[in-house]
Amino acid sequence: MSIAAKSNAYPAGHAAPPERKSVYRIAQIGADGIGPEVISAGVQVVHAAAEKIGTFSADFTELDWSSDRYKRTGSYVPDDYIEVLKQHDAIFFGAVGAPDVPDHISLWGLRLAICQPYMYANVRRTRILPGTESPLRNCKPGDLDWCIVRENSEGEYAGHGGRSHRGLEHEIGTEVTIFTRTGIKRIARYAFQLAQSRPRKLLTYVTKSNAMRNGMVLWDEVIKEVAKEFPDVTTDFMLVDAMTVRMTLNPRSLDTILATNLHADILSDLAAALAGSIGIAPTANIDPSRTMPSMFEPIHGSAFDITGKGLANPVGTFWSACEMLHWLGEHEAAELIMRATEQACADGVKTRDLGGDAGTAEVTRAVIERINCSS
Ligand SMILES: NC(=O)c1ccc[n+]([C@@H]2O[C@H](COP(=O)([O-])OP(=O)(O)OC[C@H]3O[C@@H](n4cnc5c(N)ncnc54)[C@H](O)[C@@H]3O)[C@@H](O)[C@H]2O)c1
Ligand SMILES: O=C(O)C[C@@H](O)C(=O)O
Ligand SMILES: [K+]
Ligand SMILES: [Mn+2]
Repeated sequence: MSIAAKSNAYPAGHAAPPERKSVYRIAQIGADGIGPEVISAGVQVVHAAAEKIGTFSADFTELDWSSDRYKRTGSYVPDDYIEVLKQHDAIFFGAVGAPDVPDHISLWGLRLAICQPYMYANVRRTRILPGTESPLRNCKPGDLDWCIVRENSEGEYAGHGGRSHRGLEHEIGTEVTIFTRTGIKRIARYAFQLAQSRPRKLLTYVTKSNAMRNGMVLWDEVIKEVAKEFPDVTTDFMLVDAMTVRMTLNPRSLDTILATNLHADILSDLAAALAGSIGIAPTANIDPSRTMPSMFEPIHGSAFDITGKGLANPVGTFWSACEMLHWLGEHEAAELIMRATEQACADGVKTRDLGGDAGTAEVTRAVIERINCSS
């Protein structure tokens, strides 16, 4: 069994896995920049895996929710967007953000509108894929295999704050960080279950409770309480600043990592870079109750600098498709895509960010060929 097969399953403990279906309805939202480029590559790869397995198919509904829609209509999504999403089994998302729309409008208009109220667990895996290199000296595949759990609903992204005295010298802007016992407990339980499902059973939680003396102290206390429910998981903690040092200098010492919304956002980009490129890393925005379809997307953004050039690395999107298929219970298809992606990397079919010279289409073709040829 590959490392991917061992470490990619989702933990039990929340809603039961879904009934296997013969057709999955998937909302396809490529959105902005390179988002539509990598998502259309991902859709092709999912179809190839489904055809190879032969027991299910994926029915993608393309939704035009994007900055273009915002500029046309004043809104990223229709009024009934939650109802529309609920008609699907999963959401396959590209990236949101456009050079001519303020980033806080685009992010809250689409990605956070979908995820922040409904999907409290954000899971971001990172490994060094075969045939690729870490920028760290002496860090080989196997030396860096992490799963970051990002709190996805509150903390620094609670959405509370305001502006007043606009334009005056004493202008104020606040961004209020909110932690709740309920919010911390549920994400801590999720992270411990995930740590428990991985071979090393090791969880490091990240904090900044030396300087942030209220919410982050509650964060620490509740995580320590939850830790008692998981005596088989070894737990330690890091202040976030020192965590960047440990990730860089001692990557082998880490496995599952729990951090707040903002800390994990930053650390997960660092994790992807230490594994070779931001272009490889996946994201799963999970509603463990399965009330809302969960949303799967590459970790990266809309990458204006390479949009429309056919250069975007689709690997993070393929890996996100694997996460989606695992979540739907289609483990065989998920592993098929992961193996084919790893083989393409190992064979040197890589985009420029990984030191190769292939484009998005060539990597996609290589992965599909390896899916078709797999035994
Ligand atoms: N989840 C999301 O939708 C999401 C995530 C991050 C950023 N954003 C938005 O995207 C916009 C641009 O943000 P940014 O520049 O900070 O981050 P970014 O991830 O878009 O780009 C950072 C750098 O990484 C490179 N890169 C990113 N993805 C790549 C890929 N697949 N292959 C090769 N290279 C890749 C880009 O070319 C760029 O040089 C902003 O509007 C931001 O708000 C959205
Ligand atoms: O912080 C965010 O949620 C936006 C983006 O950086 C992401 O990681 O999805
Ligand atoms: K994204
Ligand atoms: Mn980010």
